[in-house]
Amino acid sequence: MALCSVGRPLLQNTQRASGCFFKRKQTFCCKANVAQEEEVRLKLRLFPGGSIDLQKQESGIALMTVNNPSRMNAFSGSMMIELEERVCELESWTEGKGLIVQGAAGTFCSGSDLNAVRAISNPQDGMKMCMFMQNTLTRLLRLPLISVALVEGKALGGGAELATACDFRLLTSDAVIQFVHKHMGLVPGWGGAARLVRIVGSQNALKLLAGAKKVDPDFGQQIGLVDGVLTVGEGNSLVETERWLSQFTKGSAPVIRAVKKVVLSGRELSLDEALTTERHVFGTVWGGPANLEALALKTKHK
Ligand SMILES: CCC(=O)SCCNC(=O)CCNC(=O)[C@H](O)C(C)(C)COP(=O)(O)OP(=O)(O)OC[C@H]1O[C@@H](n2cnc3c(N)ncnc32)[C@H](O)[C@@H]1OP(=O)(O)O
Repeated sequence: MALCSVGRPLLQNTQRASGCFFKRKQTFCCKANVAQEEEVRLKLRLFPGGSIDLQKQESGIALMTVNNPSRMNAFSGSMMIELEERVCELESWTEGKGLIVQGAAGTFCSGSDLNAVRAISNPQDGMKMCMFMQNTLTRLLRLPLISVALVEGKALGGGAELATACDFRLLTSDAVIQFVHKHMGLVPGWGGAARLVRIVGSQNALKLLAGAKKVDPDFGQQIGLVDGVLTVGEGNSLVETERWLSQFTKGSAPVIRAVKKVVLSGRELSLDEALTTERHVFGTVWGGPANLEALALKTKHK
């Protein structure tokens, strides 16, 4: 099965909405690579355990849970495959507006399952696994949904990378994000370094990666990695996260999805390409139901 359609422009790509709308070549989006991708899946299946659970709610907000509590929600091979499948499912969820990514049992994610890391010792297989996760997390970030990572407990290594694949990060007051890769003799490979530089700038990214520095909520907010702090003990952090996210997901799905698309194209494309995309996306909402309703109501913005 091909993971996603290749190189179709944003507006024509109605089925797999955001996954691969950029025309740039993407390794796992090319038919020629399907066989290679199947080979990676076979290897990943050798490391089972845990699950990635997805609940699509009527509110238009989906809840994705990284679920492997006996290993602090580390990613087994089968979880990597499930993550890709869940992202695929979200790409075709046309009613969706928002996504919350969380870990099970009060902690976010401790990265790759170290048992799998130890077993996949040769660089070729390591690189294939890394490409698979890099592609999946890129697609996660490109979903036409406003996404937020709800970080409780620890987000370590690949878990920190997963948190950067969301638009926003909310932390409970005792939570920590740490790119521990250097301590493991590694660098991020799931796209976490590239995304981190875009979020916090290269100076801060260098400090976090070269120092494997622990990011608590205060420091995270200072550098722009953390968008809000949830108070542990005062209510349910998931309910608080849903409330926080609803300020951005309130309203019509096509408009919210369009907002995400124009911001994404502004972030990832050249100015000319981004302007073209913006025009096309604008055309999808102009004269649409939400626009006509606002005009009929003579909406004022006091
Ligand atoms: C992409 C690159 C990567 O992600 S490389 C992986 C980076 N992650 C790590 O190195 C995490 C290593 N683990 C730790 O530092 C600690 O276990 C953390 C997460 C801080 C939790 O500490 P603590 O609360 O004391 O619990 P614990 O150590 O007893 O752990 C509970 C059980 O979970 C396991 N666990 C934890 N992390 C992983 C992991 N990444 N892969 C596989 N198993 C993991 C621990 O081994 C422990 O298992 P057990 O109860 O001893 O059987």
